[in-house]
Amino acid sequence: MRIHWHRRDLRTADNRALAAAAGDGPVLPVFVFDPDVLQYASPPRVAFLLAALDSLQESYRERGSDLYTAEGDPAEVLPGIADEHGVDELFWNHDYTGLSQERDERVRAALDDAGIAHEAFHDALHHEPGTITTNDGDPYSVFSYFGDKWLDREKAEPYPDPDGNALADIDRESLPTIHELGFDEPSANIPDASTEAARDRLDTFCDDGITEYDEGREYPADEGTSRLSQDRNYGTIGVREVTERVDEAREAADEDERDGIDAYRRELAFGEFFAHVLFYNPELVVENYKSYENPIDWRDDDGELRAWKEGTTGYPIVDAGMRQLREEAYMHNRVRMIVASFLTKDLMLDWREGYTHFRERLVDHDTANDNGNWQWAASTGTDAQPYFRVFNPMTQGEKYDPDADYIKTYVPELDDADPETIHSWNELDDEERESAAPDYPAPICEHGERREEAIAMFERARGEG
Ligand SMILES: Cc1cc2nc3c(=O)[nH]c(=O)nc-3n(C[C@H](O)[C@H](O)[C@H](O)COP(=O)(O)OP(=O)(O)OC[C@H]3O[C@@H](n4cnc5c(N)ncnc54)[C@H](O)[C@@H]3O)c2cc1C
Repeated sequence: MRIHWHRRDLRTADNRALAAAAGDGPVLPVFVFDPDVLQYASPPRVAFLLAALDSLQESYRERGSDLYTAEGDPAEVLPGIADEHGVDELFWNHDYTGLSQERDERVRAALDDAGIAHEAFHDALHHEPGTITTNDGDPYSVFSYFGDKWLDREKAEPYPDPDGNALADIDRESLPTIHELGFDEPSANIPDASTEAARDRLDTFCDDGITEYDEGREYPADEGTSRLSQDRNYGTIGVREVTERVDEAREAADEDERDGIDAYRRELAFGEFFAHVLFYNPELVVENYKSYENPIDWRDDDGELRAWKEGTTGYPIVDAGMRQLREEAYMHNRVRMIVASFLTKDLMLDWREGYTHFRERLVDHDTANDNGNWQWAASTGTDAQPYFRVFNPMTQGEKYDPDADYIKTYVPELDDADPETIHSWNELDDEERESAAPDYPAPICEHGERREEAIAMFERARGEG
């Protein structure tokens, strides 16, 4: 008997380690609720995890098997399950964060002690760390070169979904509830979590959206993106299956439409780039990638941090984004960039405050992508936004949400205001604001002044101030 240990691969289809284990089954599928991982979790992600596990369990049950779940340190729990079921080999797919790598090291040692064989597979990325490097063999710190190589490489086909004959004949009880795991129900609406739901999202996007992705992805009021990030992060769908479907759409598209599809493929590469960066630099979870001569003198301002979190800064696009995050545990990418720039450059608050808030709120939080993007916005990351390039939240709002549809969806206080008023909110006097939208706050800071101060803050860090 073999165990397949599910972690961030909550599916049976296109699952490399599971397919390998099933090649010489029977396979006992296992998931372990690990307190070390759960301490960094949050209600939206635990809710999504439990729903995805429920669907995974159901798909095993339909094949006459079940999902074996346990709670505790995997290094202790897994050898026990293996012993109980006469398992001689354990399979899993790699995870690339520092925390996972340390845990896997301990699990390997425990299995070695117990005389149980084990094998780990690269599954979550098309191209694992170490396979896309500079000509000298070093990891890339600039995305564009990495992206070109990533796009040129051949991609593997999806792995087969095991049938019931390859699975252990077991019968288990139901999953724990979110409260039993120590979390409250999320206040945000969470997307459906299953391989079917992920496939539906992928189909919808490939049938309608992907060919205009290069433009459409920038406008938060439009449904121009795939909404697959939580599925990629929890593995409810495999990367090869996504690429196969995207390639089909590309085959059917004409020359112009392929630009949109290629832009999407490049974003997939971007996600893998950040996974490589974190793999080689696990300390980035808490430390800057880019070193400055002096420490960056981030401000400390609880009131402004609270206004940012609550979406009451008086900058409409920022507030809309922060409220979308609260209501949906999600935020559009363009708006994530705007709110991250606002926190780090207008409010001059440490990117770690923003990263932690996103980690607690996003259903699609992924250490590598969250951290890589926050450090990009804060001018501390790989290939980061130069410190002197500061997004203007008003012109960003006007350009990417010209009719203020996105803003009005999340900021009802501005419902009766026209787009021009909304996009010049920072230039109005108190009386004009009072008459246009009496319940919406005045800006908490002046963008032009803060931009100068932020540049000066970075120049001091560079030893130039
Ligand atoms: C400050 C900030 C924090 C972010 N935190 C996360 C996070 O925790 N988890 C996460 O998955 N993404 C994060 N992103 C990246 C991006 O915003 C989301 O992946 C995207 O909005 C998810 O929606 P989607 O699946 O519809 O995206 P789509 O536009 O359909 O993108 C498809 C896929 O491409 C990848 N991708 C897209 N944009 C980016 C990007 N900017 N960087 C890296 N990969 C990208 C993702 O894997 C995504 O699922 C963050 C971006 C910023 C600016």
